[in-house]
Amino acid sequence: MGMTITEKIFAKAAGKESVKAGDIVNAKIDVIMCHDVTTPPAISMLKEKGIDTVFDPDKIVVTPDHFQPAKDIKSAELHKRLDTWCKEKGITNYYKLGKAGVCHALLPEQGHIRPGEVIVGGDSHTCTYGAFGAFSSGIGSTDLAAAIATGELWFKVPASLKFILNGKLSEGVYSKDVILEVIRQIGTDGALYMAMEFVGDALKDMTMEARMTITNMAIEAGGKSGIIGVDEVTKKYLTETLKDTSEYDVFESDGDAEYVKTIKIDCGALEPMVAKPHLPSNGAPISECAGLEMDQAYIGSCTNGRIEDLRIAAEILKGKEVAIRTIVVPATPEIWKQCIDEGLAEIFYDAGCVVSAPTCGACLGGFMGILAEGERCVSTTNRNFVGRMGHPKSEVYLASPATAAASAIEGKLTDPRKYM
Ligand SMILES: CC(C)[C@H](C(=O)O)[C@@H](O)C(=O)O
Ligand code: SF4
Repeated sequence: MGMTITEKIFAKAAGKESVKAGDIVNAKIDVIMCHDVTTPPAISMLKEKGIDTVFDPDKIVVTPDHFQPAKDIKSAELHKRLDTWCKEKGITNYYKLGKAGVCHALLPEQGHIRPGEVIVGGDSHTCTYGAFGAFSSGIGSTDLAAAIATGELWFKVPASLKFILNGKLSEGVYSKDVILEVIRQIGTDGALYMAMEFVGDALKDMTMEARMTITNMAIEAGGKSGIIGVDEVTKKYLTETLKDTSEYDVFESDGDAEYVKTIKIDCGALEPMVAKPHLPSNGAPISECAGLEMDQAYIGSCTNGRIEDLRIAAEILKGKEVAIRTIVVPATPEIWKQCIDEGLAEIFYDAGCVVSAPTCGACLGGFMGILAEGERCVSTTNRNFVGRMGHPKSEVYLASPATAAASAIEGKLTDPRKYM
């Protein structure tokens, strides 16, 4: 029996000839992502156990992002603990001050993600990095502490679900709409503890940014990871970004690899999608929900706060004025600078948007864009749970940057194709 790409990565990480779904393996970790929420508790656990060293200061990538810059005393204390620890342990890749950014946009952009590797992070959307043909998954603070100390973790090798993305996306339809449709079809537990492997023609036309939007949301279907194989698009991105330029492993699923199920999506038939409150699986085509009044639009996050997303939004907002509060958050300092250099910031300003510094901020109801009781927000983020962006009686509608921008102009859910 052949192996899936995920099984091959685990075989390598566990030093075995082959592994199969369900096997328990001890895997070597290549990169650990640390941020300001889950790492400070891991640091405390290590201290309590008297563990003073980290397995490799070059393989731990740290950035404060959730409450960056610190929004209150509590977050300032978290940042202080993170900062002291990074300095003490000599963490080489510590993105601080003006270099800090939303972790899942920052790590790939700064060249820390390599195909064929095992990457973990103290954040559920760590699955994003699977877009590079790597196994990548979120872990909690306890596992994070263990990984930091030993550079290893045990895993049950996940079974795989295959998604064949066929066809060509039509104008106004993006990878965000694809993943909202996938989650609509399988539900928030449809891929429980599975690797969601995406293949198919539609991927060929997608940039790495667009692919990351898909793998980013694997966790919203319960997936252990999301993964897309390496192709020319991946290689080009890596040539431009990778820090460690030594050869990386490109694995491919075998023709006779085993899948729990194969699901085909006709991307050409998709409309822009909106996931209504309060689950990412509550998707509907825009034609079914256009017209619903909104109070805020949020364009940012690790799902859709990359430069391509901001270009798409700016294209629609150019020369227009927004009718509701519209918050644009470039996900990293580099994206923020590109936004200025390319004139996007000016377009947003002229349209009446607020452009913020890179942060998770309002995506998780942290700060800078909290919703009041009864308010509705169309958001390019990945979660629309009860109270996610503020008051328990507020509502979040997940959509692409194009749909969010068009909706900002009209103050109600709007089909972006109207502005194309
Ligand atoms: C705060 C953090 C642990 C959390 C996560 O793990 O996903 C956050 O990033 C989120 O999106 O809800
Ligand atoms: S941008 Fe949102 S989803 Fe992404 S890591 Fe930050 S809080 Fe989590």
